[in-house]
Amino acid sequence: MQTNRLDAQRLTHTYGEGNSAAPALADVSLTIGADGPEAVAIMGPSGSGKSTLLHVLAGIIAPADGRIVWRGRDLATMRDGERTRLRRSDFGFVFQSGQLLPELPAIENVALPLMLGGGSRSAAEAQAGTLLHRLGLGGMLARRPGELSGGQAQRVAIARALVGQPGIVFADEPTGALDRSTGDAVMSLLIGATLGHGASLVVVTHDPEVAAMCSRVVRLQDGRIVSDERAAGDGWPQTAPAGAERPAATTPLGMGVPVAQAALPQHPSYGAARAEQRVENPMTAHQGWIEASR
Ligand SMILES: Nc1ncnc2c1ncn2[C@@H]1O[C@H](COP(=O)(O)OP(=O)(O)OP(=O)(O)O)[C@@H](O)[C@H]1O
Repeated sequence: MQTNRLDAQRLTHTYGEGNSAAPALADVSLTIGADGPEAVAIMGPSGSGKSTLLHVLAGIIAPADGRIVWRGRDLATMRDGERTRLRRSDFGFVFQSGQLLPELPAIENVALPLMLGGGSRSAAEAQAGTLLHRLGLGGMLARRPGELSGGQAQRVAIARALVGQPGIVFADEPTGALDRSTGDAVMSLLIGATLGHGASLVVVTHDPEVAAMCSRVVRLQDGRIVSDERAAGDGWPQTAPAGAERPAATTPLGMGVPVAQAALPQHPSYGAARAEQRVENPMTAHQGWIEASR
């Protein structure tokens, strides 16, 4: 079985040339998913290279130097078409906003990647509908993006990122356009659903509360990694959201994010959390997804 492991080795990238050259990445190495799915936050000041790193990891930008190895294959050895197909089949993407096609209803937006991959419309829409139901949007399949709230639109975007069963999901400020409680709910859902599909999540964020929900935080400064921290011991992060309760010792990685009850997804794995008005720890919620996806 292929493991969803991504190796970045000594990545360097500079935009422009000569006097206008802007170094964006310098000697960045990291491995994602070596020990199973993980949620990795990429943090750092504005201009530190976060988005560039995400785009290089995802094979959207070719690094000036260094290698990206996905499931044992160097992306640089692939032809452009093969890399494009790989991005469609193995990688999922969630951006801040504006990624859904405005003229298509939610179900078609989610089905689209499968149809582009050669799937039939009926099979693609059946799969898309199942996923949207799981994400609590069963009543909104026919709505176009303009008829959805920001949080609902991001849940559709999460469904679209996951529908092709990717091995890794890349997200660039996925909650940047949402208010705090909607953003927390969307982030919990993104982590739980991505890990539940057996994929890792790499998320660029400025928000320490978003980073605190992840199992690992990589910090950049001037294009270099200055720290790479995993949640220690029982996983309780240093920067836990204010008001979050420390979980029972049996919880492998514990975070609780208060959210409005209405924002919680309609999914069995969130049942207990719904009763407590608190999103279940996203790092353990994925177990429910695994069971529900079987
Ligand atoms: N297309 C581009 N052309 C030229 N320079 C660029 C381009 N994109 C980014 N840069 C430069 O590369 C550096 C890293 O940019 P990048 O967008 O990766 O940083 P970031 O950490 O994501 O920033 P932010 O948090 O503000 O989004 C910056 O100095 C930026 O000005």
